[in-house]
Amino acid sequence: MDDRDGKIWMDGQLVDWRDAKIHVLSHTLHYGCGAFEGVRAYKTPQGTAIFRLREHTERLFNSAKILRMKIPFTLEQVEDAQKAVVRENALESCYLRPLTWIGSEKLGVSPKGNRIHLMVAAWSWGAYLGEEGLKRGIRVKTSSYTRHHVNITMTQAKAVSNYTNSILANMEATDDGYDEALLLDASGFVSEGAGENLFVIKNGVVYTPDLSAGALNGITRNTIFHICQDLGLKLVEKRITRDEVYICDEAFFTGTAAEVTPIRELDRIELGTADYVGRRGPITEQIQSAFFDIVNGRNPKYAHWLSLV
Ligand SMILES: Cc1[nH+]cc(COP(=O)(O)O)c(CN[C@@H](CCC(=O)O)C(=O)O)c1O
Repeated sequence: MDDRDGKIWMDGQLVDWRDAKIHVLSHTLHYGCGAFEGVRAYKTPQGTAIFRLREHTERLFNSAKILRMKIPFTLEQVEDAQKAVVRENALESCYLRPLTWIGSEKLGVSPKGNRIHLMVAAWSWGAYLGEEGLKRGIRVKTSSYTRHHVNITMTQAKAVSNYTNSILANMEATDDGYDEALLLDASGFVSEGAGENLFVIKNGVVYTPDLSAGALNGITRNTIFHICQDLGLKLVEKRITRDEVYICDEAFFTGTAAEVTPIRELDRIELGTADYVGRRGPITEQIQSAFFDIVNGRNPKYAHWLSLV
């Protein structure tokens, strides 16, 4: 991705994409202490708008706080940077990647005295798990890797270092012919996907793992909470076992990149009941449709979630 045209916001300046480089002795590159966000902008009738910009930017600052990193910009400056990158690159809909990292002044485990940097890049990114996946659902494998214990890594921080676990789980699953991995927590309860939160539906009730299972507090997850309320669907956060997923009526992943992606199969067990086994379920379709209405600016109730660039 380093050969593209366009601009990247880097420490307060818009620089050419190809010049947005860092030193190989940057602390985060060696030790993994950094934080990032995944944000999407959508083409709405009012113009291109970033979805839940404030929530994503607040989470970036909270991730940095958890990691004892002080971002040298205000929240408003970082919000403006994200808008500038979308505008400057004339992107109608896109995926944004803010990242804060520790610089190269010195190495050694302690980063004290190193400068904290921030960049924002943006690029066009379609269906994260494929267009067919959005419609028909994807095939998921329960990972042999365990999700983070909540006091081994900081699971409420969207921390760079947390993603080696995700990378290994995703690679194992795709090497085995699946589309994505589902990870269990240290006690064997369902946590989340390698890059997504999980929802299951049973007898018309929507369930999702409570955050004690080590899942990231997803902004899309929160959006689904609002959608379930709007649709009159009961939503329950609870501990979920892998076999509860096997016997659910419907299941789906959520994430900024994944949006709302139905799961049609877990561990070669087709999910769903007789009349729609192994494909997107009816309630999932309702939720997915409501989600895309919101992010594309077709639901005025959530206009405040869309920040025009
Ligand atoms: C581990 C994890 N859990 C849940 C979520 C959903 O969070 P939210 O986006 O706030 O609803 C994400 C986002 N995954 C991001 C990274 C994807 C990537 O491949 O990089 C994303 O969806 O942008 C995760 O990485």
